[in-house]
Formats: sequence, structure tokens, C-alpha cells
Amino acid sequence: RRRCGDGPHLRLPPSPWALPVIGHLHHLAGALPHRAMRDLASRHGAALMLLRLGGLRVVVASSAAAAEEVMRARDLEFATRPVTRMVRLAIPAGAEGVIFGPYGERWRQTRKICTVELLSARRVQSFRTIREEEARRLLRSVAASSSSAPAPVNLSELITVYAADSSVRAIVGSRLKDRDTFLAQLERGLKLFARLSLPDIFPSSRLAMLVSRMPGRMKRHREEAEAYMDDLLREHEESRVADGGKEEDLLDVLLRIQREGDLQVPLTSDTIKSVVGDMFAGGSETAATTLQWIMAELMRNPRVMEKAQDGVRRALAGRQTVTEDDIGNLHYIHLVIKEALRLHPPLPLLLPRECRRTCQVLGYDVPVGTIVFVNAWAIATDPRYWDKPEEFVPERFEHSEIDFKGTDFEFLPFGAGRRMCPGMAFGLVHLELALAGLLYHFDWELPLGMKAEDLDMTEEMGVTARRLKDLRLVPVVRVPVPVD
Ligand code: HEM
Repeated sequence: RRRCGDGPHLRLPPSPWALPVIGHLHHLAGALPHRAMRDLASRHGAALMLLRLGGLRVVVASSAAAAEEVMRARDLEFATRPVTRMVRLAIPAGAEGVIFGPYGERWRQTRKICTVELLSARRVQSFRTIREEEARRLLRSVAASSSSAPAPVNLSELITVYAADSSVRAIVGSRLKDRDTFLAQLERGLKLFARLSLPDIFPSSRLAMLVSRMPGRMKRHREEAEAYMDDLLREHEESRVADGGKEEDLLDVLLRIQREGDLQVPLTSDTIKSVVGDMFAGGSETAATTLQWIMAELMRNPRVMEKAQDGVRRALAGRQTVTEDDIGNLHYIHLVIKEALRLHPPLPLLLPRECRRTCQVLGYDVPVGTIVFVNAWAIATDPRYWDKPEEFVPERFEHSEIDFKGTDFEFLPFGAGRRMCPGMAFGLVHLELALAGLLYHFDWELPLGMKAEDLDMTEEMGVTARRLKDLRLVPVVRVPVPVD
């Protein structure tokens, strides 16, 4: 065990052996970052570990106590996010939304608009019809694909479409002319943002900037996204005049707040465009990934599947379909979702924080500018906190107070503290509605010849830790899906 040298006066967290120039990057090669970091941390017994990834200094918190210090005791010191060189090319300083907003008055105001106006319980409720329509569309697609004889459907694909369409309709409305372009652009942006490129890893290297193709891609993405968003904002302003009484989508709300102008810091069109991107980035893939993991775990655990289906079918006996009125009664479904978020948090390292002031965590110094990851997945699967952590047992939450509201630091799928996910209610209701429908209307079988233990559970890291292989299952209709 060695310490990264930073002057004798600082007591830095322990650090594995490093190579010149690349630092600890080789320790992460070939494995998913949250898994490689967990293995490194447990090998070195380091609840707090310092890594050097090229020119970046990174600290990883891998115990509940370390997470609690970062996100509660020292939350203010870690309340900002790092902005890499490439992200900066796409989002100029001052144009950030909530996700990348530097901690300060403007971010606080934007975040408040999110929690009070965009993602509040009342607003989430206002999109109920959209969600129910999109959930029915998902169920109909499942039913249609096996209408003549039971056959495998690509459930991953259908779930992804459900989450994207439902989010896009809530964010920019149902009348989007060019929905496919919008989605394609958002998805391309997300992919670019999720990567750490050479110039990000070596932030002071001019050579890295010259040899990498990322800067060009980022700039092109920015120009295209900018032009598209400008049109979108203009269309929304025009349709407001033409269509006074319609239900507001999130972009309408942002434009109204901008017009009303009663704010400490003016809400600029640049910020609005970034927040629109944030809502999609935060909302779509997280829910889609989680729902796919849930279905995969249920297939591997027939006892849990049977209990979940039984619960839904009893609660809805005789009903045509599931609505959001029913969701509150589906106790076991809530436990299933919790357990899936424990084993498969879509953001296993949460989103990175950045240290704003040199401070101490677990007695170690963390210098200003350090990037901080909390390995929420490692903590949520750590045998020190969880009995049989690798097993999918929703009952573990039955008589337990542990919840994902950001106060139990062994279970943090939505993060904690000032930067905690503001879209929890929005995300959960999407999950619950679709899951209840999939379990109410269909029995599920594995493709011919496949056994539960053959189901490939390998992860890949995109924006989220999602399934490497699409989930293909055979639906057998139990309760026909109503046609509109
Ligand atoms: C299953 C669903 C979801 C999960 C598991 C999830 C998880 C997370 C996590 C782990 C963070 C980082 C928290 C931290 O740094 O402490 C985050 C941040 C965020 N999430 Fe979510 N999220 C979900 C759904 C949503 C939805 C539906 C939206 C919006 C429509 C959303 C919007 C955001 C935003 C804007 C942030 C950045 C907050 C900030 O930096 O202040 N999320 N989310």
C-alpha cells in the first residue's frame, strides 16, 4: 500500500501501486469500473481509496461510513460535480442545468425549479394519462408479438421504447413533430457524455486534444443539439399562443417560469435547454435499465415471480388492466423494486462529485478538486451490511426500516444529500406501472431449451450499468390486454 504523494502535510487516503503517467488506469482495464473499484478497495481494505486516472485524482468511498461522511457530514464540500473537458465543449460555463451545474446560487435555483415545479408529486401526477397510455402501448406490443403462437419478444427493446416515449412526452409534449430525431440526438449526447476520453483523462495535455476525435464529435453534437433545441423552444412558444388550455409539459413550465421572471438569477434559454436534456438523461435509461433487471431477476427466481404475480392478480382480480390507482396496494412489487435497485443500481457509482474545499473524510485529507465516487453498488452488496448479499430476496425489506430515501447509507440507489436524485417519484411510478402490467397480463417463460441459470446477467457500462444482452422472454397471455 502506498500513498500518492501530495506533499508531506497531507494525510491522503491509501492508494494501490501506480504506474507512471497512467497512474491506476491499468487496475480498471477490462472490468466495469464499479466492480474493479470494489475489488481494489476490498483487496486493500480501504473504505476510502485514492486513485490517479491519468491526470485525474479520484477518491472512492466504499463503505457506508465513508458514504455518510461524503454525503452527509461533508455534503457541502462535495456538493459540486466535475465537468470534464469534453462535457465543457458541449455545455459552456454558465449554461449547465441541474446535473452538471456547479454548486452555487444559480444551481440552487435551477434545482429548486426541478423539485418544486418539474418533478413534484403534483406534476408527476399530471402525466398519469401519458404513462398509462404508454404502459398500455408496451403491453399491446408484447401481446402483438406473440399473438399467433408464444414466441420470444425482445423485452429490452420494448421497455426502452416505453421509458423513452413516456419521458419525452412528459418533457416536451405529445405533439413533437420529429420525435425520432429528438430521441436520436439525446441518446447520442448521452453516449458522448458517458465516456471518459483521452483529453478528459489528461486534462492539461494539448497532445491528447490534438489526437482525439472526441473534441470534433462534441462540437458537432453541440451545434446540432443547439439548432434542434432552438426550434423546439420556438415551437413551444408559438403553440402556447395557439393552444392556450392544454396541459403543460416540462418545457412549457420552464418557459412560463422564464416569462414570469420573478427569479434571483434569470433563467436563460441555455439553462432551459440543458435542463430539458437533464430530464431525459436522468429519467429514461435509469428506469428502462432497472425494469429489465427486475424481469431478469424474476425469471431467475420463480418463487419471487409467482409471489409477485399472485399479489398483483389478487389485488386486481376481475379488472381489465392496471391503473395508477392500483399501485399503492401492490406491497410486494415495491419490495421487488427495492431489491432490484439494491443488486442493480443503474448508477452503481452514483454521479461523480468534486471536492470544493480540502477537507477530511474518515481522518484522511481529500484535496480540493478531487473527483469523488461513492461505490453504492459495492456497499449495497457488502456482506458486512447484508445477509446473503448476492441473492435476490425482496423479503429482506419486509420488516426493515431501510429505505432508499438517502438516510440509510448502505442503500443509496438515488444518492443522498444536496445532490440526491430529484426524480425518484417520477422514476418509481414509471417502473411500478409497467411492472405491474407485465405481471398482471402475462406469464413469462424462457425461450425454448433455456434454463433459468443460463440467463446471461452480464452488465455493460453505458450511461447506466445495463444488461449486456437483450432480455428475450416468451409472454403467455393470462389476461388479454384491452384494445383502445
Ligand atoms: C430508477 C430511477 C432513477 C435512479 C435509480 C436515479 C438515480 C440517480 C442518482 C444515483 C443520482 C446522483 C445522486 C447523487 O449524486 O447523490 C441522480 C441524479 C439526478 N437524477 Fe436521477 N435517478 C432515477 C430517475 C430519475 C428521473 C426520472 C429523473 C428526472 C426526470 C432524474 C433526474 C436526475 C437529476 C436531474 C439528477 C442530478 C441532480 C443534481 O445534480 O442535483 N432521475 N439520479
